[in-house]
Amino acid sequence: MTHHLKKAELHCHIEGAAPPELALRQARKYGIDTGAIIRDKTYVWDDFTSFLKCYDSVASLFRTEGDYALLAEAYLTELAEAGTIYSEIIVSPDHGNTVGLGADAYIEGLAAGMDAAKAKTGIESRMLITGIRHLGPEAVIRTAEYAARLRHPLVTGFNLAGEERMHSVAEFSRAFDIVRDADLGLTIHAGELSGAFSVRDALDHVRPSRISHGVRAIEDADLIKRLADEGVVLEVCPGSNISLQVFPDFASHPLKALYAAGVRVTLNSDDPPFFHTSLAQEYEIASRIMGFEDSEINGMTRTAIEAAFIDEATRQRLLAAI
Ligand SMILES: Nc1ncnc2[nH]cnc12
Ligand SMILES: [Zn+2]
Repeated sequence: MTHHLKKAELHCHIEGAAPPELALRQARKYGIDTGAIIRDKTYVWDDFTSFLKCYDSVASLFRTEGDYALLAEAYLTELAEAGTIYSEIIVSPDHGNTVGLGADAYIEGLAAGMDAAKAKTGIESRMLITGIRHLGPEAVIRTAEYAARLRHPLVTGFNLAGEERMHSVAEFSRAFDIVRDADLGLTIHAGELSGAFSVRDALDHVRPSRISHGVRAIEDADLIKRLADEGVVLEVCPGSNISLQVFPDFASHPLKALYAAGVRVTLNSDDPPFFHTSLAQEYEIASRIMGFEDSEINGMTRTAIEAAFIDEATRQRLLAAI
């Protein structure tokens, strides 16, 4: 039982956190037919490509600052009710631009929701701006330039998400140089859809302190040792990995093996309702299915706070709360 444990997560895409019920309300508000993306209050997709398509359609149902404030407040409030003290949400100004809202209003809407959730529940949260890999290196550089000049107190990091099988990591090193120079924390989706080479490329070309997923490092013993030696933190999302069939079942998921090898790992929900999960459920999976002790799970929560893109005073306050 993990419901009594304090929780923290470093990896949840905010549009991917919209429950189908909320997406349906948004669709009614804007007169949009959701028949192709929601059936029986469940998102409809069957592989990573159709998942991304469904994700983009759901994102297009959020169109105003108020819509984004509502989404962030609802998600973070639910997390806090499950004992979560810290959350980093992955946000995509490209989605704000696509719906005509604009990047600034998109960020301000989310920030208002984060502030409201904190006022209500005390939950601390930050935003990581993400580039979208399948839009290509030029688009990601523009997003990185935006992130670098924004200087919003709640925007503390940069990620690269999207279709990992498109482009090489090296093509994005310029984008990461821009955000590194702006003192943003760095993480990158790697070793989810592509193999160990993708994690190695990420370490070589981006030099991030964390990797989003990274679980396919399990394919390469030297790489596992490198991750452990360098203290790189993996944002592991077991439910997402099983749902997307990165591994066939929890018994073959590498979280335990990575942990045993000394890799610093954390528990995360990724896109919870798309993958029929929640952060609370990921904690339960770690405990009941993977057999981690409560003390080990607390260690992962501690690792998340240690690796969080936050100021030191906030880090110490959160560590003391675990
Ligand atoms: N699991 C995932 N991998 C890559 N990009 C994503 N965008 C939203 N969810 C994602
Ligand atoms: Zn992700």
